Amino acid sequence: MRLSARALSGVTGAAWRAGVALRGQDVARWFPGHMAKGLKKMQSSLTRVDCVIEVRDARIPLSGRNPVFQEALGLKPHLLVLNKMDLADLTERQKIVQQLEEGEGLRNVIFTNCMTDENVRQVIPAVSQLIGSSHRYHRGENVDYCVMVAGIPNVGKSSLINSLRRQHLRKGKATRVGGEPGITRAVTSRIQVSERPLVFLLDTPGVLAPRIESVETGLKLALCGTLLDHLVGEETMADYLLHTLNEHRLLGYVQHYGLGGTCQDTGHLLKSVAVRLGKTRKVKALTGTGDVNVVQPNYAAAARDFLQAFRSGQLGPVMLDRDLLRGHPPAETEP
Ligand SMILES: Nc1nc2c(ncn2[C@@H]2O[C@H](COP(=O)(O)OP(=O)(O)OP(=O)(O)O)[C@@H](O)[C@H]2O)c(=O)[nH]1
Repeated sequence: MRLSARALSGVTGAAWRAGVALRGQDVARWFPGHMAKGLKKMQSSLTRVDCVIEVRDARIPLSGRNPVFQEALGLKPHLLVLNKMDLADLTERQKIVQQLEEGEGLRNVIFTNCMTDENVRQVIPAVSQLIGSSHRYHRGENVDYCVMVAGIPNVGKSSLINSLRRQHLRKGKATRVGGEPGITRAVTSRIQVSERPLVFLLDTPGVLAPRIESVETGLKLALCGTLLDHLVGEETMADYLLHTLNEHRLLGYVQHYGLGGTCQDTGHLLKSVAVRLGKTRKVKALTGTGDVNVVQPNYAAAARDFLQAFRSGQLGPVMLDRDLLRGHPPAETEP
């Protein structure tokens, strides 16, 4: 996965404007050991697995896929859970379901919110049905079901497991949850989530595709918190976010930050946000008579606040894959 400056210039003619720089960083370096190791362990655990639940962020139902899963885990019955539905604009829900089926052959899709447990009760019956209608290699004699939960980082895999336990066992957390990607670092031992049928889940570390297919996809993943922010750059992400919100006519940020109107310029927006939130910083400036301290808007802090407001849903629900649903493929990155 590489999001380089050259790749960015490749999107000049694409859906979003040119001129954004991704710090020239090789984001591929953030494929830490635990991901490679995790994927290997997931493959070796497959013999004891009856079904795979793939979890994606509902805001990126198409670009949030990791093609490696299809190859590595593809032979098992597959349920797709589109989580964080509370943050997603699902006006085009039918189109999403249709494209998942036509493009990836995914016929079993459930939208969930693991914070409120919405629709989570549909998961175990769907899993039971899938396993019931499949051949359980090596495991035909076992009465319990073993299900692997897979997905890219930070989509809510652990939250789903905890939510299932709340729903079916009235029990609390069994696995750690966190707002940053990379909280789960190894395939866990079996966690019981239901009594009847007897279902155990394996939590797994979030695994990213080794190569992100386009810069725009990388930015979408970053906005959804699946890449560490500092690898992409918060101001770059804020720039893409502002562009997307304006393009989708999601203008909640205007009211949220008490602005006079919409804003096309990210620098201008971040300056207004910084001033409004009192986020300034002192920098030393060299003058003819020596150093003086100058107070400047803290753009980085303002960008962080903007991203945080978006991620917590305060700017309204969004469908970041709207372009793909409408048939506009992203420009490819260099290999
Ligand atoms: N709004 C919203 N937030 C959610 C939902 N599900 C999970 N979250 C939040 O998303 C963040 C990531 O959740 P986790 O369950 O740790 O995600 P994970 O996929 O296990 O993460 P990794 O361990 O990084 O692979 C946490 O801050 C959760 O509280 C949801 O349905 N809606």
